[in-house]
Amino acid sequence: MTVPLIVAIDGPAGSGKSSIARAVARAKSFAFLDTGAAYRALTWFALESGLDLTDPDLTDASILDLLPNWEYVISTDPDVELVTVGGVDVTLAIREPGISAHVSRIARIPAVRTHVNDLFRAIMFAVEQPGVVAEGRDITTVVAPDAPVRILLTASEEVRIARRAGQLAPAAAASAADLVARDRADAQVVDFLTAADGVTTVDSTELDFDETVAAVVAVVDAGIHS
Ligand SMILES: Nc1ncnc2c1ncn2[C@@H]1O[C@H](COP(=O)(O)OP(=O)(O)O)[C@@H](O)[C@H]1O
Ligand SMILES: Nc1ccn([C@@H]2O[C@H](COP(=O)(O)OP(=O)(O)O)[C@@H](O)[C@H]2O)c(=O)n1
Repeated sequence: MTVPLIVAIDGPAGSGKSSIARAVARAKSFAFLDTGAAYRALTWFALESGLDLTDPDLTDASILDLLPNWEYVISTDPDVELVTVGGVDVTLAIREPGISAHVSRIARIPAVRTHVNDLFRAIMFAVEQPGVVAEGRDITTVVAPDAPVRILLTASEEVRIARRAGQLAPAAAASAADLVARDRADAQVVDFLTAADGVTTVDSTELDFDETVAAVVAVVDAGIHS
């Protein structure tokens, strides 16, 4: 078994991580791993299981109890967007604002992070392609700190809110600004706002989609050939 080349991409909400990383994976014929989908899918499962994630008395243990029954599967084909939990297709459901609003409660639990990080590494090392583009908040620092290519994808807050609003149904577009509060909560757990040593920053504020993909591909190619 050959070890795939890992391209690690982190960044705040709405910076373009999943869409850009997916396009880069396609361009390089690599696999693609959206790690945020796991936190979202566990949040979906917790709500489906009847947990009240707004309850201040809810214990971390009651969330950890769910893990043995959380049957999570994600496609790593950049052309197939599919996430299932226990065989149920949750691909669209996990993008709803009702999931985004609660996901930080789940993501702040250290034992949850350890569990999903082990899962991410297993998924990455099992891909058949020569490489895998993995994106999230702590891929460059915790999940794959030794990856040969590590990128922090950023964009101004204003641009990120506008891009997220464009993705949501009109009735939900106002909730795009919620990403600021989510970033604040998430940043208390992992630092994805500043580039760690050896991590290349790509700021897409002034770049359109294709220009951003080209900028990231250039960093990937430089990393592969260095
Ligand atoms: N450089 C860019 N220019 C214009 N739109 C972009 C750019 N990068 C990403 N987008 C768009 O912004 C939205 C948010 O991107 P997404 O990949 O969901 O971000 P993230 O995964 O970081 O939350 C998507 O609709 C995406 O197509
Ligand atoms: N590597 C990661 C990826 C996501 N997450 C958590 O999962 C949530 C959803 O991640 P996401 O990447 O789908 O979110 P967006 O940036 O796409 O809005 C984040 O708000 C974090 O709470 C994390 O903690 N670590």
